[in-house]
Amino acid sequence: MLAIDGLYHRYAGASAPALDGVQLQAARGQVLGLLGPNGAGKTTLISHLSGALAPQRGQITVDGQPLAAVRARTPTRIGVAPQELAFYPPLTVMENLACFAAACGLRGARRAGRIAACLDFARLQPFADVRAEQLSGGLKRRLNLAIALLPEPELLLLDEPTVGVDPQSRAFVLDAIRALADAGTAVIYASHYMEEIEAIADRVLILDHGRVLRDGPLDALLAEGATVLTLRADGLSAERLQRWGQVEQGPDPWCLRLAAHQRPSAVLVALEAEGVDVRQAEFGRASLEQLFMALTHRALRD
Ligand SMILES: Nc1ncnc2c1ncn2[C@@H]1O[C@H](COP(=O)(O)OP(=O)(O)OP(=O)(O)O)[C@@H](O)[C@H]1O
Repeated sequence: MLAIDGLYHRYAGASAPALDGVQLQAARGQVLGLLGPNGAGKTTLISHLSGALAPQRGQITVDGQPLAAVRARTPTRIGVAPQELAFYPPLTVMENLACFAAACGLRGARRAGRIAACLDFARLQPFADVRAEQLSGGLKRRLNLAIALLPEPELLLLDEPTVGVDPQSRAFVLDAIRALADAGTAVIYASHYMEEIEAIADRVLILDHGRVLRDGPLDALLAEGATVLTLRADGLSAERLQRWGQVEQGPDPWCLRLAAHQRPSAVLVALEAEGVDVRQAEFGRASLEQLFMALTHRALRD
């Protein structure tokens, strides 16, 4: 549905580009997880999709048409729930929804229907008459989401939608987003929380310094780390482990990327024979976090 090709952006006066040849595709019915550490370029990318920035180089198309033309014809095809809360604090939940429904051109019965549907979807009915500024952090996020959904966008952009949200609201927001994708919406979900991306994304794109480091189905990315043996043990050293592969991290836990044809069982048997006390061993799918750290050499939050 959405295709980005060679997108480049350098802010005035910046020494390096914020986006440098970004390539991505988002499909209807799928959640694309966008992962990147601070300053990776996520917000700059989303700003292009929301129309706040125009491409300096590269192309963005929606179903083959240039994004700018699509936005000019049907501005509501793309919905954005920005990182900052975007509503009027002194107005009630209902007044905010009515105001934004009018702003996106909804009229009459359709307007009433969409307001009711979004209120229902975000489970905000009990708070319809509460002023937005009096809502909890989680409810504010849900109002942000409800507003973005008013025009029934085909593509929904979510920039850190669960920041500052309590666990219950977070679970609700994630379920709601998954349900939207299952109903056919294309979703781009930017987050620092890798466990959220692992929970709901079909595809993951890892961005750093404005470049795409990896883009692929979640399962394929996780399988990349399948040759790493993670060990917690007393009496281990990097020198001892190097016989079987490359030591990527340690101690506690040690992460050993096994060389071709090395089996984790052989490592464990040999260590036991040498008197090493292995307390915990893991092998198989890596977490997204391990893959991310291996690719970027840094944590998501600096
Ligand atoms: N208005 C601006 N003027 C100059 N440089 C900017 C501007 N906005 C962002 N940048 C720079 O562009 C790069 C990408 O920033 P961006 O905000 O897109 O990253 P991000 O991945 O969204 O980061 P975060 O997770 O911290 O929100 C950073 O180096 C940032 O300092």
